[in-house]
Amino acid sequence: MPCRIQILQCNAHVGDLNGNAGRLIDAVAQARAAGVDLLVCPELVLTGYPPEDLLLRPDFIAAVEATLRRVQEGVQGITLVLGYPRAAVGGLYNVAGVIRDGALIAEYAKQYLPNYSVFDEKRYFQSGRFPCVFAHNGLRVGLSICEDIWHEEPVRQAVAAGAQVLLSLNASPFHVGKSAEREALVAAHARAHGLTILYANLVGGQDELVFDGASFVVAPDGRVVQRAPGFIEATLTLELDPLGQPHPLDPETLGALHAEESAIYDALVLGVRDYVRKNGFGGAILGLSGGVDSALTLAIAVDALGPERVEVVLMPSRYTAAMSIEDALEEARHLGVKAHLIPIEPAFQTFMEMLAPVFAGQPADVTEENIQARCRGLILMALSNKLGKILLTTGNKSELAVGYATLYGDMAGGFAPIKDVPKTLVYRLARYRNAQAPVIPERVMTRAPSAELRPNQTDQDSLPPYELLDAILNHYIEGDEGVEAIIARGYPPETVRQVVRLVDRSEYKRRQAPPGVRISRRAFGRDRRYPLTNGFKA
Ligand SMILES: Nc1ncnc2c1ncn2[C@@H]1O[C@H](COP(=O)(O)OP(=O)(O)OC[C@H]2O[C@@H]([n+]3cccc(C(=O)O)c3)[C@H](O)[C@@H]2O)[C@@H](O)[C@H]1O
Ligand SMILES: Nc1ncnc2c1ncn2[C@@H]1O[C@H](COP(=O)(O)OP(=O)(O)OP(=O)(O)O)[C@@H](O)[C@H]1O
Ligand SMILES: NC(=O)CC[C@H](N)C(=O)O
Repeated sequence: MPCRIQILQCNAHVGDLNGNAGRLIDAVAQARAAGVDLLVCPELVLTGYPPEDLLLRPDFIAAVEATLRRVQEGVQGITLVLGYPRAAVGGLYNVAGVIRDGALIAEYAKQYLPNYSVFDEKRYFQSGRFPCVFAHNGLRVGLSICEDIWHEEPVRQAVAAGAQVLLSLNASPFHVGKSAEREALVAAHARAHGLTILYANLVGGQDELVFDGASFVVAPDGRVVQRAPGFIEATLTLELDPLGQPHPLDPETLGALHAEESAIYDALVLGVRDYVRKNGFGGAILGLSGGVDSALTLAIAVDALGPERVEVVLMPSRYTAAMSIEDALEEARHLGVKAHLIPIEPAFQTFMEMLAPVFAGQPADVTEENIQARCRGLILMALSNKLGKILLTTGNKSELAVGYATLYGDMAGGFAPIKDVPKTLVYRLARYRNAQAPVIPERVMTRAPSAELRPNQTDQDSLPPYELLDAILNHYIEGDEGVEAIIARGYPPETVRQVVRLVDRSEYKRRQAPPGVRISRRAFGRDRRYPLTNGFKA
């Protein structure tokens, strides 16, 4: 008997068990109406991923069990494979359950628990030890959960247990180049074992992570025969013959993988949209300076939320160039957002007068620069409170790396969309966005970046050129290379030492920075945990 399988690439909301269950029950009904007999969902779809320390709470685990029973009752005339946590002998397991006509007929416990990078599954789960293969319409179907497929053994075990088809349930977050990596990996398993593999991935933003979806099906010869779009909910439906081979499809209908800039841009948009939506904000605000960082952040916010839900604030000071205001107004007009003009001069003057008795006799320094940034932070947070819109911080990864930002000033905010985007990539993304439809004036991208906190200031007064800075940061942060190793690559020794010194001494700022979307292999946040108090000199 042929088998009609569907992958459900869905956006689960961490902790919203009822909402997730409701959406699953609807999807089951739709799949059944479309003649599907087996529906495959992502890893931990019932709880969302990662549920983190919710998993340590007995009341949460009890609620998961009750919700699972509710889903079970809704599964009639179809088989559903879904992921959830299961308390059993020995502790908690990350499992894939097979439900048919209201009954739980099989359960597989994840064997390889990722405990590196952003993952810490060993904090919560015990490892499973056995394969699980179930019969479906005469086919033998094996199960695998995310990290399992990055290893040989679980696939080999499933094949040894007779699997002709492998269902891989995933919560695999995005980073640059990840989808090509996954496809190559899964294709190699398929070829090695002559197995059809269905890779079902979660989609959506969860705090710092973005799950890109991009689910796919690989035939036993290693060809990708179906591919879901990235960054949106989708389904993939396919017919398998009695040997588990997918029915041939027209290769012309196979969508392409995202190009790098478009994948990153879409990840940022989805990360912002889901953070704002899932946390119940009415929209977002940000300070628009006329510089490229806030311009790109605005474009992302508008693409994520729509222009009617985004407002910007122009807050010129005595150092703000006229062209900064012109460019900011032009961006706001292009993107159709409401713009407020609130000069900070009166607040700055007042603070200087209030502080004058204590500051008497001291030269002006970075303190005065920071007061300007903090005047802006205060205004933006006041508007966030009053309007119920989250404040988006506009700092990029290069600045955050070297601490080129003011605590409680331009670092104030609830979410930082481009905090994992180095400055050189900010420019590439701005050009990518303008190529879709021009929204950022050309001169914003060609003028020298400046914080405009003192006369004629440019970023390059304090920092190496961004091309050089980003290259060194990439070796130090993403490559974990030491100072000597980076110098040996041919970079100027003094600059390498300066950059590393700046990175090391600004850990305290990063620890206080808002969360933001992870797009690289090594983002600041849970992906790079350094001690604040640190005597090691690289
Ligand atoms: N280890 C530690 N643990 C905890 N707190 C620590 C600390 N070391 C200093 N601190 C605290 O942090 C303070 C210093 O940090 P902070 O007040 O932020 O100020 P700071 O880092 O001294 O100055 C901000 C820098 O960012 C630049 N900036 C500002 C705004 C925008 C931009 C831009 O272009 O985007 C650039 C600005 O030109 C300046 O170079 C210290 O006074 C102290 O209170
Ligand atoms: N005149 C201003 N009006 C509104 N917001 C401002 C203004 N100046 C700074 N900001 C806010 O503070 C952030 C940091 O700005 P700053 O100009 O110091 O650095 P930047 O990293 O070069 O950012 P950008 O490229 O957006 O200018 C800006 O992105 C913006 O959100
Ligand atoms: N949830 C997981 O097991 C994720 C780990 C896996 N290596 C991935 O990112 O694809």
